[in-house]
Amino acid sequence: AKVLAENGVNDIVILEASDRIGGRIRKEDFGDISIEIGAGWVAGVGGKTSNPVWELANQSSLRTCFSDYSNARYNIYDQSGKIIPSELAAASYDKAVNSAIQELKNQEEANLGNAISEIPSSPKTPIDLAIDFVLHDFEMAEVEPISTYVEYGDEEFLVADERGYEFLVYKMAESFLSTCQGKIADNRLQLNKVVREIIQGSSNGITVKTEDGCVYKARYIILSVSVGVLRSDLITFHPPLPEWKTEAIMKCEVIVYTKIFLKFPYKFWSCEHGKEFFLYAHEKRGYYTFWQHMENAYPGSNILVVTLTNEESKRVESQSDMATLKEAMAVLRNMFGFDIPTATQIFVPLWWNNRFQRGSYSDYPILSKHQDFIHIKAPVGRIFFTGEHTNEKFNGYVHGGYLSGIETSKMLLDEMRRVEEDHIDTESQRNFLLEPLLALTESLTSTNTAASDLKKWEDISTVATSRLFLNNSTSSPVTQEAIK
Ligand SMILES: Cc1cc2nc3c(=O)[nH]c(=O)nc-3n(C[C@H](O)[C@H](O)[C@H](O)COP(=O)(O)OP(=O)(O)OC[C@H]3O[C@@H](n4cnc5c(N)ncnc54)[C@H](O)[C@@H]3O)c2cc1C
Repeated sequence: AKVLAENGVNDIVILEASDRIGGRIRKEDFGDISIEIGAGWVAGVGGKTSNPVWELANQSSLRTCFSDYSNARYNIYDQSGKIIPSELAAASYDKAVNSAIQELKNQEEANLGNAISEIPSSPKTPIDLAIDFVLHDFEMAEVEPISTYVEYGDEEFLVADERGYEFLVYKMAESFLSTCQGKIADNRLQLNKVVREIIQGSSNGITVKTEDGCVYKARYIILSVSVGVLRSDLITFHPPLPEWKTEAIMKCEVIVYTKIFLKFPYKFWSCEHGKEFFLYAHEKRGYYTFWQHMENAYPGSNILVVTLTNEESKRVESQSDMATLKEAMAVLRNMFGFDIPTATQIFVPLWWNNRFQRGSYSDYPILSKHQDFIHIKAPVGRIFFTGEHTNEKFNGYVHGGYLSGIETSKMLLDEMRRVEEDHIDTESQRNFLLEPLLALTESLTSTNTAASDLKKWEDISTVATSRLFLNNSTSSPVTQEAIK
């Protein structure tokens, strides 16, 4: 929306289903601090090219804290609280890396129709399962080389700022939406507007219907909902999306990633260098495996975070917070002994059961095809698509969402320019034909009704708006008024 506004397209309206902006960048008050229940890290820092989100963070002096989870695999606790010897952990890690490489080779061979030479053994022991979880669900969630690291550097910084990661989004919004007493007060941003229907007729416009019965008419729309929402039945398209589009949407899977926050009366874990992250080895893969203390980010906060993914996330989302607290405490007591205090507060975010998200971020299968990305991003008529899942290089990241938004709005601006140019061509042809007719009409009548009729035709012409933007002038805001 900012890119459009900067290019003179001001008759826009942003329909947001929830009561806030920021989407998957979201802070909550917890204990005495702000916790990031969605995106937490600026990933991809320290390279030759600067990550645009890192630049935004610097411009806002966002407080961040260097994170290094490469040590996690040397801090593995077994179920009796013993730290697994580092040689054993290293051997298990090497085994898991080799299996992953073999698995990748097998997939490549299978794609080429060749026979598979060796099937890697799957992890079975608690330590192998813990290592496998960290490798696949964290370190190698993407196939090497990871574009984010190659392009922007391989450092990661945890956001530790009371204003939250979302401050960057608010700051961006305030640069083009009007504010009143520090709050966005611009009718181009409409909150609590759940889009349920998108109707693309044979005429030049699009109709959007929201859950509260409002109807919006627009010339174009940019649809920025997550791939989880696209895969759900929240939005109905008339006519239905073409098969190539729905196929691309269904090919892109969704990761559920849940950070559970626990607040304690005091610390009972080690805060030495290299101990920020630790693992728990259990016979069930991903069972409260990945832990982090928040002392580096917020000294004295006495908060631990445990990250669950996919099936474990869904399981925990469907039970009470008390049941989750009980499970987490049992795991912590196995690691640190029975004397540790019970957490006084717990926060379990719901990303899977949030109908405006349906998961945490997109997950493309290994060896996805370039064509799949082209299809997921390609417009369908006047519906343009954007969001992290449409970014081939950086899907799954904040910078993926940010860069895709810029790219899609530029695509739309190009389309509007193209339509404008076509219109100018047809208009000059039309003027050539109409001018003698107009002159004739004027000579026959004493008033210029024909001229004003022609003006009316122009006013409702779908090209009127694009002309405004090309002149870089500002038009009146929100021409797509809600019709109750
Ligand atoms: C738990 C978690 C941890 C993460 N960790 C990191 C991290 O450390 N670093 C990182 O870079 N990235 C991380 N990510 C990913 C990152 O947050 C996302 O890639 C990025 O924020 C997505 O931005 P987006 O604009 O594509 O989508 P969103 O932020 O999801 O925006 C889509 C918007 O559409 C709205 N919407 C949905 N349906 C409708 C509807 N029907 N009508 C109207 N509005 C609708 C939603 O409410 C939302 O505001 C994490 C995500 C999660 C959930």
